[in-house]
Amino acid sequence: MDGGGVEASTTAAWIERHQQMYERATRHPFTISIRDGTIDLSTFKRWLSQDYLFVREFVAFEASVLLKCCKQDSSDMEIILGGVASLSDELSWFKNEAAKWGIDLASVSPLKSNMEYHRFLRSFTEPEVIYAVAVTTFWIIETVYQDSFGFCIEEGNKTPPELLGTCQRWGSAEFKQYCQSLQRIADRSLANAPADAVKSAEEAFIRVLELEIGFWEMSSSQS
Ligand SMILES: Cc1ncc(CN)c(N)n1
Repeated sequence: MDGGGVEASTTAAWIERHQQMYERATRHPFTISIRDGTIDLSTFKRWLSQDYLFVREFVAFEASVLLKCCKQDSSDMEIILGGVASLSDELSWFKNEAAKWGIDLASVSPLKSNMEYHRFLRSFTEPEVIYAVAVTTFWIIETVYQDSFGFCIEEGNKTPPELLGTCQRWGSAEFKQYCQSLQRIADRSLANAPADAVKSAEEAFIRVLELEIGFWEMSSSQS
């Protein structure tokens, strides 16, 4: 405890408080259609191309979280560094998948919702954004994917076999553990943060949910 009067599990409380929006982000018709096998493959390909561009942008975001972490001499460094290091593999994975699906990544441009998300991510590279806010944002971005794709491989799924690799990437037990580590880091950082930073982190949490919903919508409809 803390400057902001924050309990240990602030992030869990936020998921409960914003449950409806959390559900809209993690049980979106796009991922539900993967799970029930009704996905239109052209929407999947759009998502894949757009997410490749997102992840390229995410590299700079994660690097900025790492930098903030290092500046405050934190023991969280190894977890965050692991996340940064895994992005190299992730970009290779996107390139392989794109080749499998006949997508030319060089000719893809970001759609509106993706660009909006890029702008949001870039705002975190400012030194004024404090670590607790940045790491909490990092946690919820990863968690939306973990929860969404994890559901696609839970019991009863009819996920097409050619999409199982995608779902495993973010839905695996290993990725879940990584998200849980980030959640513990976020909770501990928030517990030591001033009240105004906790408020900013909650606003960023809500904004991520909106942006993630927008990203699924964009993938479904090219908006
Ligand atoms: C839009 C989005 N959100 C989250 C993730 C998981 N890093 C992602 N790849 N793309």
